Amino acid sequence: MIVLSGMIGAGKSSLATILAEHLGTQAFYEQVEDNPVLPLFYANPKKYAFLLQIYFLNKRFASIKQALADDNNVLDRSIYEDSLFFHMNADMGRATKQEVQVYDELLNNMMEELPYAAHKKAPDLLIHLVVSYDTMMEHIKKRGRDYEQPENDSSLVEYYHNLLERYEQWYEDYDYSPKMKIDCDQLDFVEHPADQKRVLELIDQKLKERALLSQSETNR
Ligand SMILES: Nc1ncnc2c1ncn2[C@@H]1O[C@H](COP(=O)(O)OP(=O)(O)O)[C@@H](O)[C@H]1O
Ligand SMILES: Nc1nc2c(ncn2[C@H]2C[C@H](O)[C@@H](COP(=O)(O)O)O2)c(=O)[nH]1
Repeated sequence: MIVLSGMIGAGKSSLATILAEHLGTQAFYEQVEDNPVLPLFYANPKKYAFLLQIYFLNKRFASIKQALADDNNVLDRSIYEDSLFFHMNADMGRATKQEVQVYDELLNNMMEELPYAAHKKAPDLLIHLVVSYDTMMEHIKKRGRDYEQPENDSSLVEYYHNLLERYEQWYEDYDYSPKMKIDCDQLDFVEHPADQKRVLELIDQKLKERALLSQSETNR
């Protein structure tokens, strides 16, 4: 299982589609458009931060179990980032200490069950998409989800800056699996075919190093 990580709008879903097609595997997407709690969270974070987290945890866990069934399936966000989101929201006063404790314990318990469910606990590779604030805002505008637009809620500017800052440290500390970074300010794999080719080459190379891709597959 290959897992993509990165900020809101970094390009995870887009790369998941491109990469799964390239590898002939399946992409598993985060539950967003049909997530009934997400708009409630953005309208009233203090009331809904905990519920949203439980919602994501439940859905993400189900996706991981499915994605682990075959090699090189692609998951468009890691379960480890959920905790980053929730702890930041808790530090902003949007969850109580007790909610954080319940969440952390539940997450640990569920992660311990994974090896029995699917023989593997961690991803084979984490691919982290790095974006600057300006690039992520371009993507968020382009995608156009109302509740993510700072024009509709100016507090999102600080929220996004804080998340970006925490993501840097999160990636440095991440050690559950091999990892690699892609600079999405420099490599635009959606609009520029040459950049897409380069990104896929970088990923193939990393998969080959990890013996997750055979030589004949890398020559495709
Ligand atoms: N490298 C890129 N260049 C241009 N547009 C991009 C790029 N990556 C993503 N986008 C666009 O930005 C929006 C958010 O991308 P998405 O893949 O949904 O991000 P994520 O899953 O990380 O939130 C989409 O409209 C997508 O087409
Ligand atoms: N509070 C949280 N919000 C989360 C979490 N995971 C995702 N999200 C939000 C952020 C975006 O608005 C939306 C989809 O994320 P993308 O990066 O795929 O655009 O959901 C979370 O764990 N907590």
